[in-house]
Amino acid sequence: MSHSLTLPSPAKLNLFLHIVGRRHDGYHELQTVFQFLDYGDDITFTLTPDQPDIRLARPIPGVPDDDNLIIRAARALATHSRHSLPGVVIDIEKRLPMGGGLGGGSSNAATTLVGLNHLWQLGLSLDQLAEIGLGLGADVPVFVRGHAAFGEGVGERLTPVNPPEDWFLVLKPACNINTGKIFSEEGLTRDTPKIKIAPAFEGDASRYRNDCEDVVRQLYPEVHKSLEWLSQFGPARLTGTGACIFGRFPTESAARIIWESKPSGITGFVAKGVNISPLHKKLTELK
Ligand SMILES: C[C@](O)(CO)[C@H](O)COP(=O)(O)OP(=O)(O)OC[C@H]1O[C@@H](n2ccc(N)nc2=O)[C@H](O)[C@@H]1O
Ligand SMILES: Nc1ncnc2c1ncn2[C@@H]1O[C@H](COP(=O)(O)OP(=O)(O)OP(=O)(O)O)[C@@H](O)[C@H]1O
Repeated sequence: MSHSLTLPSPAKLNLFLHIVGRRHDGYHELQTVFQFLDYGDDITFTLTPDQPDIRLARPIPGVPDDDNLIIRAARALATHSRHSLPGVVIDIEKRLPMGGGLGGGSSNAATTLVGLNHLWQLGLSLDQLAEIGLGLGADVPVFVRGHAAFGEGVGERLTPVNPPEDWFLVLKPACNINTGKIFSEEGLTRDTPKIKIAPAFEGDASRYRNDCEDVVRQLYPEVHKSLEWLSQFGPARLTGTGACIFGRFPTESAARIIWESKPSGITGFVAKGVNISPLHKKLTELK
């Protein structure tokens, strides 16, 4: 087997995000639909049989290596081996904005769990990897399982769904939003009625919303302005707790035309929504 492997670490969107309650530990209970984007980071794992360390080829600016979810995922996984393992050098090509609501850190953790399970030949199941992942972050399990899903609880109870694989224009307003701050805001809507079934997304999805959006608009005028601009062309929504927002388009060219006319100072990208994670697609090709 080759000692080096490059795997995608895609973004997710929360097509909607309802806050339906609060747990005793303060965490919020959500109902959400996660869909992947065919866009994200790439992570290269190179085994180093001569030395046992788990290390990054290049640190991510602003994130100490010990806090990096890639390192934390690799270390957590290594505790599940009864044998000594070869070391690994991990190199990340970071494209996803951090703290954008695109789940970049969680996706990196999931790609590391799935990738090293393969390279280290540990044979852990996706259930086992998802459980290890949940200890690292609420969004990790959906990336480990690799299918678009209706998520409940804090996002760990997952039912596969197949929303339309439309094109998205994703914009990153020039601000960084801390997830914990949004969830601790007094004015946050926390009592959206639960829906009983995973929505099929056939027809109109406009009755679904992101419950963080009002609070984020109030606190971050940049997000408010971007949402106002994008909603001229169709429904625009926040993903996660922001700062990224997205609009949905039937074709790539429709999304690109709007992208070309975006106001200066906003970054972003155009990408296709996909129901099978690019990570799992690549792994299937390897088999
Ligand atoms: C908003 C989502 O992106 C939706 O996919 C995720 O639920 C965020 O999950 P996450 O990245 O694991 O969130 P973290 O960055 O660890 O959360 C930071 C803080 O936000 C609060 N938090 C987070 C998720 C949640 N369901 N309820 C919460 O109250 C907690 O105080 C937590 O300490
Ligand atoms: N490998 C990593 N990539 C990105 N961020 C990381 C990583 N490891 C740790 N972090 C920390 O996690 C924080 C959140 O980053 P992330 O990109 O996951 O946010 P997000 O897109 O808002 O995620 P979510 O939608 O799950 O809230 C960063 O500010 C950073 O401090």
